[in-house]
Amino acid sequence: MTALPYSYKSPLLTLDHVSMRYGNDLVLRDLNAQVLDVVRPGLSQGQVVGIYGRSGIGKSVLCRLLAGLAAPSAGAVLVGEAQEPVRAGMVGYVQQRYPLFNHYSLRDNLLLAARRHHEAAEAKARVEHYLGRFGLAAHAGKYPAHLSGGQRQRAAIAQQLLCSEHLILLDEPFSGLDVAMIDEVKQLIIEVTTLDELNTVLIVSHDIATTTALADRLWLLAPESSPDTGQLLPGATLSPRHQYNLAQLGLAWHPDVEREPEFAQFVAELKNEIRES
Ligand SMILES: Nc1ncnc2c1ncn2[C@@H]1O[C@H](COP(=O)(O)OP(=O)(O)OP(=O)(O)O)[C@@H](O)[C@H]1O
Repeated sequence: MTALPYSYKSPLLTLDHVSMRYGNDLVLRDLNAQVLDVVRPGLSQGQVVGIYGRSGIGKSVLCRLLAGLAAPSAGAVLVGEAQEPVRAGMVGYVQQRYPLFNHYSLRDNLLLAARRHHEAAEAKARVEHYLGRFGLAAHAGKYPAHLSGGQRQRAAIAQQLLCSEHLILLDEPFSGLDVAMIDEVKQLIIEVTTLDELNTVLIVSHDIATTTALADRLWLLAPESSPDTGQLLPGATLSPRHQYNLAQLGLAWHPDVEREPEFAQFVAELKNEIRES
């Protein structure tokens, strides 16, 4: 286990006293967390945050807030170097249902996304760059229905990177993929975080080992007990003890971290924590 040197710069994403309520049902309670721009000596490295929690705890609700698709009942989600309140379109959201248009070719899908931020010539150049970078150039003329699951996943990530502001949210990116495709998507996520424009990737997943191996920070959504009464408080939150800094723990950015005994032990403890939450 080696803790690699790093330091933090400005915040890229802030959850500032975020709560979400539907009628009388408090789903998320007072979430406070931050993703900071990390600086590693001689290296460019984006952030990867793994978001975990039991089924039904509020991960999808949190995703909608992070993506600006719903407004929190209280508090604010702030994004980017300017730390402005998130609006729809600022954070790319790759859902399990891929948002590609079936009647457009892959290239045209990507062009449509890139045109939201760029002039025609610049959009075209960016699309060609991403097609090459993501190994999709040979499939650019195909319609989404004619792509494999892994190719569609790569295309959806490229699409969201082209139209968002360096922050993307991946909802269960490994589900339904075979082992080779999981490796492919893992590699892609590493590439995305080391692209020239340094992206932050948030991954919501039940695949704890795969996601933890990629992440440098983890958030576990869970209920919390009142320090006064010991009774469970309504709604799920991100308590400080459920925000893990893997860089500090010496488990971030190791190429083969899954083979390290400390990693296996950490994942086992984390799974227990999730089970008991
Ligand atoms: N629009 C809504 N109106 C009322 N309740 C909602 C709404 N959206 C979500 N909820 C409730 O919020 C809670 C959290 O749901 P959510 O879908 O975020 O869970 P999850 O953690 O993503 O679960 P899973 O891992 O099973 O996908 C559930 O009790 C759900 O019924």
